[in-house]
Amino acid sequence: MKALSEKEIKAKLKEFEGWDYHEGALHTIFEFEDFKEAFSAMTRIAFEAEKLQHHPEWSNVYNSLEIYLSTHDADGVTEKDFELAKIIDDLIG
Ligand SMILES: C[C@H](O)[C@H](O)[C@H]1CNC2=NC(N)=NC(=O)C2=N1
Repeated sequence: MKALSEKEIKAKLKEFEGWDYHEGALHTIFEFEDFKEAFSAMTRIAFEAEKLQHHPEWSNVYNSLEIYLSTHDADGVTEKDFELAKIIDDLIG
């Protein structure tokens, strides 16, 4: 899959609330009630990521979850990253 240009990424990001383009990846931070809610969301995201064979780079501290989406194979952001971002928003939003 082909990496999108920065211009294409910024245009597509207009349809996504709370996501930005940071360090060559789609990036967001979610805050949950507590650790249990954050980890539950991560579990649900993990199953969808596995189905898509596309995986987030993420880190969790207590109730916060920071996510970076990029396509290593393409060395950039692709449609697949936007696909996963949409799935994450639908699961969590
Ligand atoms: C073969 C397998 O599909 C690839 O290694 C996939 C796995 N998951 C992946 N996830 C992400 N985020 N980027 C990739 O380039 C990627 N490659």
